[in-house]
Amino acid sequence: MISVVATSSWSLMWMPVLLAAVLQVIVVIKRLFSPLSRVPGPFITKISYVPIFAYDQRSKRTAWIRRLHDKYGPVVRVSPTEISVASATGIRDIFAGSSSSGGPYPKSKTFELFKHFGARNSFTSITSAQHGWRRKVIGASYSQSAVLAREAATGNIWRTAGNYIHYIGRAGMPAGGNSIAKSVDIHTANTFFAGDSVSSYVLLDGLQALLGNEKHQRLIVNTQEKPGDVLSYFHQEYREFFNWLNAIKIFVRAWVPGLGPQVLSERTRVGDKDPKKLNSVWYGGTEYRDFTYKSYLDAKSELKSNPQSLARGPITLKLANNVITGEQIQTSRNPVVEDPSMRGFESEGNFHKDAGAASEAMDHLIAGQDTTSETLSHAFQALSMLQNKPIQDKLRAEIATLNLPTEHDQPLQSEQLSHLMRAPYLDAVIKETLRLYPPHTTNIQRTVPAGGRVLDGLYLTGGAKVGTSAYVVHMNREVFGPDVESWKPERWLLEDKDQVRQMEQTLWAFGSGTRGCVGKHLAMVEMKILLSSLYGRYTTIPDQQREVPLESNHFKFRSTNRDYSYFPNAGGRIVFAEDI
Ligand code: HEM
Repeated sequence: MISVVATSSWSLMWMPVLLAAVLQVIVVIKRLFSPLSRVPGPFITKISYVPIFAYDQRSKRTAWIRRLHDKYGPVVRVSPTEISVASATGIRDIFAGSSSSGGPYPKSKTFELFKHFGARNSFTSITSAQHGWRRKVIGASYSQSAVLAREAATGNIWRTAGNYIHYIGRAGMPAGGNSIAKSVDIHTANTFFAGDSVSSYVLLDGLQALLGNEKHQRLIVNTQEKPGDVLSYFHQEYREFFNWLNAIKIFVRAWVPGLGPQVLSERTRVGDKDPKKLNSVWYGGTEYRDFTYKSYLDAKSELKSNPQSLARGPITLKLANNVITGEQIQTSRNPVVEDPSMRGFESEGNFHKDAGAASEAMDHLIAGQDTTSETLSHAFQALSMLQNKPIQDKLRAEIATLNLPTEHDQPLQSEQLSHLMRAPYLDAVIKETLRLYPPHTTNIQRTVPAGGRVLDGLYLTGGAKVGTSAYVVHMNREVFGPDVESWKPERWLLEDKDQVRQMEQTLWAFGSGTRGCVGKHLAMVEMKILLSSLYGRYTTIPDQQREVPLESNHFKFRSTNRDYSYFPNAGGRIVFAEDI
């Protein structure tokens, strides 16, 4: 009797294990026969997420994907449900959408990590329907002509570059016994510059971190990634994997005596609607979010009391204009959209609520900060290397021909700005930096639309993830030459115009298609203004005297791994010596 009871409770205990094993075998068989298993790639990636997760976890995911492309070609399988694409035709189909592909592919759910105040913005829009009107609200304000016109009218970025020069004088440490040379923690300075510049474009009043405003410095520094944020990323990116781990954990808790059943709580994510979870610190932190929400409401009040202020340009005014128009339509018996720039939106009810408008503004502040500052940090680093001295000299010689003013109190005139934007060597320096050190190095993902698609002759099932890495694309030797690993601005100035055109078409740092970077012209203006202001005045070398040498931490990490974790550590130092 006792042995019957013992046997049946024993088999009861192992039944779920057996069930789990059978389910796992079914999943593996399904994966082996999935159309994705016919995409070139290592056998293990047909059935397991372990390799991609392990590389990602060690920040080596992109370097691994590059090796897979070298071995298997332009389309490779990186996990049972994810494909990486580096061919020109494949990228066009996914991101721009050819007639055969039926439009651009929707974004993957990972982007929802960037929602703020529980509300979607352009960047987190998954489908074209969610995205199209949001982009229309802001798109024209970021065109190259709009950015240049606003800079000529306000001089905001030029003035911010002047503040950088003051910052070097104030925050820089004396270097090498030379009283006029200053050693500066370059990435912190660049982050303040990019944060001040983008906020002056988005908010009524920009931040003034470079001038020493401590609260503003804290807002900017707090947007940088923390260990908990990395965990959120993993939870979102590897949902299947974590669901599976959770299932095992729940099962173990239920069956192991003493542990007791417990349903694991989901990690806090900014995208969640639960107000308590909105206090998460991911990207922006609570303080920066509160600040941005309030700044947006200030812009809305300003626009209500003075409709003419719309012409001043900050993005929060554009967003508030959309919200106010929507509110008027909702409350009016005979709705008429008076503002021509908002016509067409009413047919679909495409108006932001306050939270959506503030979420859009918050996203721009974040999207425009680390990307631009990191590119600048790499440009300073590359230009300062002793072996690149001839490049720095050539850049300084070109800047001298631009005859830019030494003072930063008055805006540059339109003509000066347009000369600056066309300066070929400066342009080559920035393009080459974006090529070798693209801030978004990891695969930018999309989802194969329902029903599946044929891509480069391979059938991909609906729901699979596809993605492209700018870093992998930029390592194409056929396009960029055999020396792709070297930082060499001269490659953009070759005599062979066809090759240069092909390189320009291949450069993918800002993405492509309707979802490509809306802020790219703003970023280019910022970078050109800063580099010309500083190299018109200083020469730079790495600071080898300091305990944190330039090549350490972030820079070393970035130049070897280059992964999702594109938030660098501060610490790398550059010595600025005034050329007097
Ligand atoms: C060097 C600087 C920058 C780089 C390399 C960069 C790169 C990118 C890339 C690759 C995307 C496309 C993501 C995708 O396709 O899923 C993107 C989107 C975006 N970027 Fe930038 N970015 C930079 C600066 C800026 C700036 C200054 C802003 C300021 C507003 C900005 C705002 C945005 C926004 C709002 C989106 C989403 C666009 C949409 O989905 O409609 N970026 N950026």
